[in-house]
Formats: sequence, structure tokens, C-alpha cells
Amino acid sequence: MSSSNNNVARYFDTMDYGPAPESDTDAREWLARHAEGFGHFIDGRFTLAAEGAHFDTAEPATGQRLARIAQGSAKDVDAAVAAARAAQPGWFALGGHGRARHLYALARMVQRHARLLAVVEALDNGKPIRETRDLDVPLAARHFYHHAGWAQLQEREFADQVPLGVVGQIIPWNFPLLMLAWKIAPALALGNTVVLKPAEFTPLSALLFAELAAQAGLPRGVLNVVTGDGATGAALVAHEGVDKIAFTGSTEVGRLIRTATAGTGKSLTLELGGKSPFIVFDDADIDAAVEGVVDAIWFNQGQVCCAGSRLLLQEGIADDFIARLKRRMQTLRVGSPLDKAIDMGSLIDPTQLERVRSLVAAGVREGASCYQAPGALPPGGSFFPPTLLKGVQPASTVATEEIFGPVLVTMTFRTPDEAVALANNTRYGLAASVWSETIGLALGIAPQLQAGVVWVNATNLFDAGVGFGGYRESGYGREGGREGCYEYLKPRAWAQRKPRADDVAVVAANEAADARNETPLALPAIDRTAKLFIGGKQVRPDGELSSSVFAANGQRAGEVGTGNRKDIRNAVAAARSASGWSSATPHRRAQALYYLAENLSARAGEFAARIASLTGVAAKAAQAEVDASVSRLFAYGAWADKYEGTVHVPPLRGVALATVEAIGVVGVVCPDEAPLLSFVSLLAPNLAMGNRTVIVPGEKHALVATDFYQVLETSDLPGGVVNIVTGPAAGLVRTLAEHDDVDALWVFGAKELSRDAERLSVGNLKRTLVDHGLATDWHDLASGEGAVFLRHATQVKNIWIPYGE
Ligand SMILES: NC(=O)c1ccc[n+]([C@@H]2O[C@H](COP(=O)([O-])OP(=O)(O)OC[C@H]3O[C@@H](n4cnc5c(N)ncnc54)[C@H](O)[C@@H]3O)[C@@H](O)[C@H]2O)c1
Ligand SMILES: O=S(=O)(O)c1ccc(CO)cc1
Repeated sequence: MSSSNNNVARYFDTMDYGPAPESDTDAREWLARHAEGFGHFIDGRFTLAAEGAHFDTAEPATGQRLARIAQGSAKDVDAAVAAARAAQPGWFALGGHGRARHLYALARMVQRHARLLAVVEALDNGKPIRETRDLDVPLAARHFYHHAGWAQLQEREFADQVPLGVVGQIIPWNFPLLMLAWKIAPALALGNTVVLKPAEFTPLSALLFAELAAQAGLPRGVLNVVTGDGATGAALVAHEGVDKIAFTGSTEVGRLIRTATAGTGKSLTLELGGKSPFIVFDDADIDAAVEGVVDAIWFNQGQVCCAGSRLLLQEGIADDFIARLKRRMQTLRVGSPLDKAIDMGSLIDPTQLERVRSLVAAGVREGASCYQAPGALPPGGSFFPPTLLKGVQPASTVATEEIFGPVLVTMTFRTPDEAVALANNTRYGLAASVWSETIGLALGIAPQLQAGVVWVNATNLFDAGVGFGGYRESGYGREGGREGCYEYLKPRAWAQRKPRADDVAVVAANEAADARNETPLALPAIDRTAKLFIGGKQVRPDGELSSSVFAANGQRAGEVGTGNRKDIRNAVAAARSASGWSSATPHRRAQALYYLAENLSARAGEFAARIASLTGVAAKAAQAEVDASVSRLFAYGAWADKYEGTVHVPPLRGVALATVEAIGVVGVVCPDEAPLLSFVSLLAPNLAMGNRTVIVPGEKHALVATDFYQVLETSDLPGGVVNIVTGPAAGLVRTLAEHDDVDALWVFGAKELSRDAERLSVGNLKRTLVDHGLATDWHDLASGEGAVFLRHATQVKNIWIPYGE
């Protein structure tokens, strides 16, 4: 036998792979054309950095210098925002079809240059070419195709919405091209223009994309790329000409951005970290689940925010599962990113390598046993082997901290309830994976998981038509699908809101009444101190204090309790324990809302008199407010069983169920205007969608809300679903915003209240809906009622269910 035959025979013995390198010639030529250094991409061309600063990036897999990148300054950001601002009206004026053509051209462009993009991405990030070629690039193209479709349909599907304007987008290094696509495709499709800041480690695919997009005819200024580090990102966040910040990255930086944008009126979406559970029940297809784990934690070296990094095994199968997993780990190949036969490439950078190493060491110190796949790692880069930590305590560092590397921790559970408790034992809520051959069990677990995405017998499935995003401290907002589009739009009616001028509504209504020669209703002779309403009962305020509420004619109309921090805490505890409301059927919630409407209607005269005396509006106007409130309760009763999810059909054999879930406990602060209607308009969508509320009525006319206690008491709402705390809004907003058991906060009223709500909600990253002091016309259906409130009262969970053999 010849020696070459001998070699072939050896491969049959070992079943080993030889190297299969992808050519990097085109990528190196492109880099060579920019050897002098890249500028920022502003207004359709590369522009020298205003202050001339540059930094070098390195190839993670070799540590060698890769490119010279401009460090963006505030001046560069300014130029990019100015270009985006100048381009935005023309871009929107192109119309949906015009933008659809451009998005379609971008999709085709990504496909035409797929190989170059895949190689540049692998060089820049250190991830395997197999992943950039087969996942990142095709999925990026799919995002442009999908959003070309939304652009085409915009005038019909989003007729009541307008674009936000100029959007600042900041992305991380783990999926540089894909994150770019997730961000810019919806923003551009819906008529916004963009300033994008890629991560400092991986700016190349964004620069290449911008260059190619200009060649593909994207109008100048529509997409601008400013490179640089966190300081550049911070300058973009701070820029007054930006209408929205869309951020993907760490929870830590997400918090900084929440604080920096608070009170500025900028929209914000945050896609943050995760510590996702991978739950395997004892009736799962074990070999399939082992493959699932490989994909969940060793894909992209575990630098995946939705990585299934906590393996939760049912006790009876744990030993067998771990044994099979270890065998599989021995076959994983770590190597050069451009080698088509490897499974794992390099971590992004030596600092990340060091962080992963030290977290694994901490895990071992905390008592975990560590198993690492054997085999030499390539020299030079930031390689780390597939790692499994066993015997991990649920409260330990490695079980709670996002490692963002190829490190899996494992724990066991006995019952489904224990599995859910362990899975939800995290501050994050990005994704979860459930493995069981019993479909009823898997689909019963999915709604109980606090996560924006649940994969059943699968992991890491994505599609442009299926929204992606987190619960809890994994952030808010969705990318992809219809819900992702709303993140780049605002209601047309809200775009016209004007700053609230105190008493404007009352004065206008009085003038209108005078003009019609109507007499305001007489002041009812009531003088009592209204208590608070907590846990279904009227209770005295903790501080035993009250303050006067005055009628429009200046006379004292009554007293309301002055709620304090402790009252809010009691109200939140009552709301927390009324969790049954969130799982009540939509039919039940609808019935409760109709019944509230019935009870309010029965007292219509009483409420109209109260509104007229407190606000000074004419009898007819007061009656109209009560009628509108009854109608609003009906409207949300109607929506309760109609605002529901969708079945997506992504390109795989299976479906993704977009389910609409309650957020939990929502704090609501009401404005003074239209005291009954605004109160009902903010309460009812929350009730309809299953939230429990702690509601602070507008201070000035709070007696209207305290009269509502009787409507609540004669309703069939469980105690704790609606809690009402009267008192000065400023302090109560602060307490609600800082409370970690409040999941969302809606604040309508003075501008400063919005700022405080946003700034102080940073602790548990609660979702906020605030008006920035802009008055809402509560009588106008487009402004005061409907889907925008329902969207804010819910979060979408996508449950992926692949099927077939
Ligand atoms: N939820 C998701 O969809 C998702 C996706 C990918 C990554 N992530 C998360 O991203 C993190 C890893 O990425 P990273 O290390 O690049 O995150 P990072 O937060 O450090 O950086 C992300 C981006 O923010 C910029 N930045 C840093 N400081 C800033 C500041 N003060 N103001 C504005 N911008 C600033 C960076 O330059 C970079 O472009 C992980 O925590 C991971 O979970 C989340
Ligand atoms: O969870 S993320 O890190 O954002 C992420 C995005 C896309 C993909 C697609 O392969 C994987 C992970």
C-alpha cells in the first residue's frame, strides 16, 4: 500500500477531519484598500474622524492587527446626526413602496456579497465561518427581505403611526452583522434614518455593509456609521438630535443608557443580558437534547445573550445525560475561525478570556466540579475549551452571573414546579428551552417561564418575522415581526400632543359652557376623609394624614388620605399576591370590566356632579366624561378577549406562538385632566390584560377616584387587583419607580414626574410609559384608547414549537 493510501486509511480509523480553510483573499484585499484606516461612514461616504483619533483592532484568533478604526468624538456624532436628520424627511417621503425597493436591494446585496461578509465577520469576531456563512449572513438577508415587506405595507398596516425620526443604534460584538440587520432593517423600513455605532471590537462588517449599501443606491445620510468605544456610544445617547436609542449589550450599560435618556423624551429599547435555562425532563429525547445543549452553549463560543447556560436536569436522568454530554464534548473541535470543519473559534478578546477563566475558577472555589473537553487549543488567540460545571448551587456566582463564554452550569430538579422555580430564579428573562416528549408538559411549562422566547425541544431558533426580546432585566422592546415595527413608530395622535398647561382643559370647558349659558352643577354637600383602597378594602393611610381637595369654586370639597412609602409598599404587596388575576381567562376579565361599566353607569349622575363641582366643567361636559368612561370600560372589556397572539410560520417545520402575557404589577400615576376618564383609561387596559395595579389618582380632583371605591367594591374584582393610593404624586412616583416588585410604571402628569419615573426605574429595569408632560386628549379615541395602551400593558412571549420527525 502506498503511503498516501495509508493516510486515507488513517482517516477512516480516526474518523477525524482535516482542515478545510475558507479563502480570505477577498477580505484581505478589501482590508488592504483601507490600510490607511477607516473613517466614519457619514452622509454616504467615508469621512475622516473630526479629531483624528484612531485605534487598532485585532483578529481574535491570532491576536494580530486587523484594521485601523476611527474613534468617534462628539463632533463626529454631531455630523452623523445632522446627516441623518437632513435625510429623514426625504426618506419618509419616498413612501412605503420606495423604501421597500431599497430594503429589497439591501437584502440582495447581502446575498451577493455573502462570502465576503461571512469571511470578514469570522476574521473580525473569531467565530466559525460555518456560523457566519450559514446563520449570520442568511439571517441578516432575511431581515432585510422581511422588512422590505413591512415598508411596502406600512401605509395600510401602520396608518395611525408615524416614524420616530433619527434613531441612534448601539450594538455589541457577538453578532455584529446580524445585530446591525436587526436594528437598521425595521428602522429604515418604517421611515427613520439611522446613526449606528458598532462595537469597538468588531466594526468591520458594519463599515463594509455601509460601503456596499451606498453602492447599492441607498440615499446618503439614511444610514450613518460612527465607530468608537463606549464614549462614542455615550455621545450618541446624549445627542439632542436623536429621537430614539436602540441598544443591545450588557445590562450594566443598558442601565447607564436608561439613566442618561430619562426625561429627555427619547424612546428607548434595550436588548440585554441573559442566563437562560435549558430544562430537560426525564421523558425527553436525550440524544436530541444533548445536541441541543451543544447548540445552546457552545454556539459562538457561548457569547450569546440567549445562550442556554443553565442546564436543569430532572434527577432520574442527570447522570446518564452528563455522561453522554461529556462524550459529545470530546468530539467538539476548537480551531481557526476560517476552518470550515471546526465547531468553536476564539473568544472575542484576551480580556473576555480572562473574565471567563476567572469565573470558572470562582465556580470551582464555590464547590463546583469542572470538566473540560480534552485537546490542545490553537496558539495565539483567545481560545477557551467547552466547559461543564457540575454540583453548582443555585445562588452561586456561576449560576447567577452571565459568563458569556462556553461554560455550562448544571443543576437538578425533581418536579415540574421545581423546574419552573429554578428556571425563574434569575434576574434575567431572555430565553428558555424545554425538552420533553410529552407535549402537554412542555406547553404547560412554557407560559410559566419568565422569558421572552421559549423553545420547545429546540434551541436558538430565530426568524425576522418572530419577535425577540426579554422580560425583566433582559430589557424591553422586541426586534422582529410586527411588534418590532412598533418600536420605530409612534401614534400619529400622540405626535401632536402639546405640553400640558394647567387648567387649560377646565378653562376651555367652562368657556364653552358659558357660551351655551349652562349652569355648573351645584356642589354636593359632602365632607369626609376618603381613605386609601388596598387589597380590596378601604384603609387609613399609614401616616394618618390627609389633605383637602377643593371644588372649582374654591370651597373645600373633602379630604383625601396622604399616602406614603409604606402605603405604596402595602399596595404593591397586595397587588403581588393577587397573581391569580394574571392567569384569569380573558372572558373572566372581560366580564369584570363590563360589570365595572354597569356599576359606574348606575352612579352616572353622582359622578357627573362630582366632576362638575371639582373641575368646574359644565353639566353636559361632566356627563360626557362619565359616558366616555363607561364606554372605555366597555372597550377594554371588548379587547380583553380579542387582543391576543399570533401564530407565526417561520421557515422551519413548526410554528412560533406569539402569546400576549400580562406584565405583572403596574404602577399607574394619573393626570389631573379629565379625572374620571383619564383614571379609567389608564386602569382599564391593565385590567383587561391581566395586570394588577397600584394607581395614584390625579391629585387635584382625587375625590373622583375615591368615589370609584364604591364601584370597585360592588364589582367582582378580586381584592388586590386594583389598589388606590392618594397623595402627592412626586413622592409616590419615586417609591413606585424604585420598588423592585413593580414591573412597569405608567406616569401621566407633570414633566418632572416622567423624568423621575424613567430615571428611578433603572433598578429592576421596569418598563415605563410616560407622557413627558404632554397632555393627552382622553376623549379622542386615537389618543386615549386602544392598541397603544394594550401593547404597553403586555409583553409578547414567542413559543417555538418545531414538529415532525
Ligand atoms: N439581548 C440581546 O439581544 C443581546 C444580544 C447580544 C449581546 N447582548 C449582551 O451584550 C453583552 C456583550 O456585549 P458587549 O460586551 O459588547 O456589551 P457592552 O454593553 O459592553 O457594549 C455594547 C455596546 O455598547 C457600547 N457602549 C459601552 N458603554 C457605553 C455607554 N456608556 N454608552 C453607550 N454605549 C456604550 C459599546 O461600545 C458597544 O458598542 C452581554 O451582556 C450580552 O448578553 C445582548
Ligand atoms: O441572543 S443573541 O445573542 O442576540 C442572538 C442573536 C441571533 C442569533 C442567531 O444566530 C443568535 C443569538
